[in-house]
Amino acid sequence: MSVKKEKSAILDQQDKKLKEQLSKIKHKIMVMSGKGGVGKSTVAVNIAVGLSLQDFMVGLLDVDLHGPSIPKMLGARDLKLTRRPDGRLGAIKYSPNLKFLSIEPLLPAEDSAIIWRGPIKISAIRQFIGDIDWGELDYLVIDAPPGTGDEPLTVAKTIPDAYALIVTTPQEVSLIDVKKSIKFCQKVKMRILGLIENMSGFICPHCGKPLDLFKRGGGQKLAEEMGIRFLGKIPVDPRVVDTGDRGKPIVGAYPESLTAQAFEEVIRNIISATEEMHKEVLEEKYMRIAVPIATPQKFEANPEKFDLFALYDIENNKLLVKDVAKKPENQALVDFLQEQVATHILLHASNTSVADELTSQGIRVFITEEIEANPDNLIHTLLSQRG
Ligand SMILES: Nc1ncnc2c1ncn2[C@@H]1O[C@H](COP(=O)(O)OP(=O)(O)OP(=O)(O)O)[C@@H](O)[C@H]1O
Repeated sequence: MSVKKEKSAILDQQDKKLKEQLSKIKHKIMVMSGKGGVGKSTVAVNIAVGLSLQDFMVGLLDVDLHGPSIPKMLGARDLKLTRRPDGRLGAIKYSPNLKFLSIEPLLPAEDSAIIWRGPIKISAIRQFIGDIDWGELDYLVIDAPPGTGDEPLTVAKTIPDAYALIVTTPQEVSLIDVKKSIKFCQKVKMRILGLIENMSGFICPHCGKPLDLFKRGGGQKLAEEMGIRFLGKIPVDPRVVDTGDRGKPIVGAYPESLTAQAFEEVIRNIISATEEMHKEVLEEKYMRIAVPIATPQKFEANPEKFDLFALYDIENNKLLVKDVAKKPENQALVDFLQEQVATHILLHASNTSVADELTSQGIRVFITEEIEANPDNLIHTLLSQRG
């Protein structure tokens, strides 16, 4: 076998393992923020621990390859990866319901500064998900580094059905970054679960009562403006730092505190938002319909020429966004559609074998008799027939 063929066989095998693993995880949530220091890792850890305390099976993945902080926040720096009877490595077990993985246990020394180049980062993240056994999970919470660089992009590509959870603080500068994160999600076609405002108000260390020292509520206003869910506010609480440093997340350490209760409300909202988004896909309230096109104005009915697609995001029978994507020459149609997170495809009535194959892979098919049509008109007709 040539080196090129061997490499592509390895990648195919890795892809297969990745898909198998991802199919066992019900909801995937990437926690992201436009800038550093807004408490993204703190939020990711408390959400993961909080969900696991409610009996969900949870995985927590730290993909911040430059500054991993999850093992410290969990107080689990000594825990090691486990080896399964079949030889595969398993994620680190923190509690019966929570597993985690971070680059830190794999590093030789605590303060090892590693320089990762783009392609290495990408393959490390793919291995974290595909090569490590996570088992069946209700939630995988992924702590991505701040910004919109390689890591969030790799997660978006590797886990196309992950939802983005954006963390911000009430300050104007952070709110500007939220808009950048929203744009990033639209570009990579990642659905947004919602926004959390961290460090919102202050819990007095003496009386434990909330004080409005700083401006707050900007996140909620922005979420309304941008049409995304607002999942809740977490106050500034000195015990968050203390519990983070001691490796006992506040939701477990002080469950009665106002801050832990604020996290609990956020978690309740996350549970209902994820269920709602899952249901929207099942009930076809949310659809991403792929339409094969010859040119942006012309529908393509010949499956041999399926290489360009218009993608329409539909919510409650209304068109939200349209995009155009090109299928790489060697990529199978089903793989392309899954990567684009297409839920449906619109095909010409003559494309029966393609339709059967895609249906068997979970992509739903709409059929049209039209041939020389404008794809936008086909979508409008489809929506008016359904509405
Ligand atoms: N609600 C809060 N109240 C008080 N301190 C907080 C709160 N949230 C986070 N912090 C503290 O702020 C600091 C930064 O938090 P954290 O590491 O979670 O941020 P981050 O956004 O993940 O940062 P980076 O992306 O740079 O890793 C930590 O010391 C953490 O304990």
